[in-house]
Amino acid sequence: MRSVLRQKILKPRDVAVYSEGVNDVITDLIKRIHTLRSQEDDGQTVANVNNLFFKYSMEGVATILYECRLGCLENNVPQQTVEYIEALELMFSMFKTTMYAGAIPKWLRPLIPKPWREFCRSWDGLFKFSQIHVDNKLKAIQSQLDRGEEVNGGLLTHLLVSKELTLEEIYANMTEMLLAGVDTTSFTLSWATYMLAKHPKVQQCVYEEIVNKLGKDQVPVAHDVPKLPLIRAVLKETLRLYPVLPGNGRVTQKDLIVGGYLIPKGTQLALCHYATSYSEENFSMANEFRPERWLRKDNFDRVENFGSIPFGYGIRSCIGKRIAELEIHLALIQLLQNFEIKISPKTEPVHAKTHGLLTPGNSINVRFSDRK
Ligand code: HEM
Repeated sequence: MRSVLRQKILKPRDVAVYSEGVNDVITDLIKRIHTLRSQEDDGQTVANVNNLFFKYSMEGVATILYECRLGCLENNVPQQTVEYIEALELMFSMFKTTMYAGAIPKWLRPLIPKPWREFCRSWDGLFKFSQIHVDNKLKAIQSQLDRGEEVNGGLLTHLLVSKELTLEEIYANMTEMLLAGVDTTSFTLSWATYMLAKHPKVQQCVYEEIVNKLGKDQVPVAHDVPKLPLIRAVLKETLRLYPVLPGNGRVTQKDLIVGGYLIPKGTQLALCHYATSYSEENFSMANEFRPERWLRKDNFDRVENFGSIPFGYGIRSCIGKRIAELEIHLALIQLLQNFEIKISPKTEPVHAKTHGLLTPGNSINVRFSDRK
């Protein structure tokens, strides 16, 4: 799968082509913010902003993966999409149970049927959704071919036309990518918004950089992002403080000596990069939100720091990293062009909690005030 997707989503320039589609989704996100805040007494607050970013992330990633719109940001979300969201919620609400369910041996399943049944029900719901969208695309391609037209398109079209993967493999991988690409992106956007709201001076600097380098009204595309090092630094610093996957693991493939200790081949290693991200040895003033720590001093400065590897590293690192970055950078730029983001008095201090993923422990409520 990785080798098939290599040319399509693994580099920033590969995903740049999706800017236009993502920007259409951002237009809807901003409309939705106007609608939601108009329903509040102060006309500015969006309560539990993660609900909104969940819908944005789902719409954004589906635009790229399935080359279609789902209607997540509409006032009336289509039934099919509602059912998918319910299946996803079931998956996550049963996260621990379903994780164990996957490991329950076959002979034990009839004796404790519920976890396995729920496990299958949630996955069937997710898989069905992918199948519907993949099949729709397949039909559309077939009709184009029947009319003798040339078939061009994005990721799914490429997978279906190139036939490098079987249809089953495409269903399965699309299901996995959609699942992996929604909460991860939405939690990160929620934390970034919360951090910007809590740090108005940082927010002002980022806003000024956007206005100076891009303009107040120009819609950004992927190629603009390198001109805006602060927006990239905001994302890196957010993921340092709130890595959605707080831990990771690997099995050693050969004997290793690390720090004077022999780790034999086949050892299962757990890496808690949440801990390394907060270690003063790796980051000075580690508890503070300081995006500027990620700014390069010159062209040779790499500012890499293995204390924070929120997308993992190496051959099994996150395959959707460039998609997530595109969705988050473009959304943050446009949000800041349009609004000043402030903490709502309704928000209690928000701490992270682990629920499989690292999630906001309570609702993040923010005010989106129009920029003058
Ligand atoms: C801020 C957003 C995201 C974060 C922080 C994140 C983080 C991660 C991490 C830590 C891993 C494990 C990597 C490793 O073991 O080294 C991973 C794997 C994965 N991610 Fe992401 N991810 C994000 C967004 C996405 C998106 C948008 C997609 C899909 C479009 C995606 C698809 C995947 C897939 C398919 C894997 C499994 C890769 C494999 O096993 O080869 N992720 N992600």
